[in-house]
Amino acid sequence: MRRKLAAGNWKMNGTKGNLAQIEALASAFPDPACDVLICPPATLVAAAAALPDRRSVRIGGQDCHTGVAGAHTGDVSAAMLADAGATHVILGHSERRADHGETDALVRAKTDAAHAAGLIAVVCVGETEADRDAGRTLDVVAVQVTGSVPDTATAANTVIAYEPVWAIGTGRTPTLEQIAEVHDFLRAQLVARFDQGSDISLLYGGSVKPGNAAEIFAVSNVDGALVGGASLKAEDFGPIVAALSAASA
Ligand SMILES: O=C(CO)COP(=O)(O)O
Repeated sequence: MRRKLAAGNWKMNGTKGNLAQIEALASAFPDPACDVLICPPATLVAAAAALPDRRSVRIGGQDCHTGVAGAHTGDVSAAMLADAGATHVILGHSERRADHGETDALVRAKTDAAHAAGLIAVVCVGETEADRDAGRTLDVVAVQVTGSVPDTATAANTVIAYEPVWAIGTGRTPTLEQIAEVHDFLRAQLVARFDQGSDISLLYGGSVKPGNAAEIFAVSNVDGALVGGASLKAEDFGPIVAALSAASA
């Protein structure tokens, strides 16, 4: 049985005052039937993990370096995230691929580093609008998964997030049929390559909101969501967690 995961990516948003949102979410869902994860900016990871009323809400980072420690000004290692109380780290998000030139090979090395630190890697893939218009979506995500996910991936240490770049922050989402096509394709790829490929969770991300979450969670091979804007406030993320929890029960 695959673990369902409602994951929030706060991106470069949030200061200490926002931590109360995590406790509000935790108290609204004391015992959800799915896993719940918040990935705040690196400055808040330790404080978020130390919240007295965080309950079962897990905390993750949004990126890590490939190394454990060293002369890498501005970077954070997977070991440091784990030390701060993180259990997960998002890797290869399209914003990092675009803003920082991250390649599949680099994402794979970061994923290895996350695994070595005992973190669950949430590895992101997804096509641009130009890729989709050119009919290249499945080719693009296949290359990204092959290149970004190491051969040692298991259901316990890796989650894949399909995030079409053109759906992120735009209010536009693929049709349910398009989501199913990509998720079924990714599932087949994972099953073909990994012993535990049928148990690796596959998240959808890109403009997931309270109003569309339930229908997306009913799609074949969708095991949860990676949510940006709607994860910042408990009143928005709560209904998404509720929809996934209902779909998991
Ligand atoms: O990039 C995303 C999550 O990683 C999705 O962002 P939005 O939910 O704001 O579209």
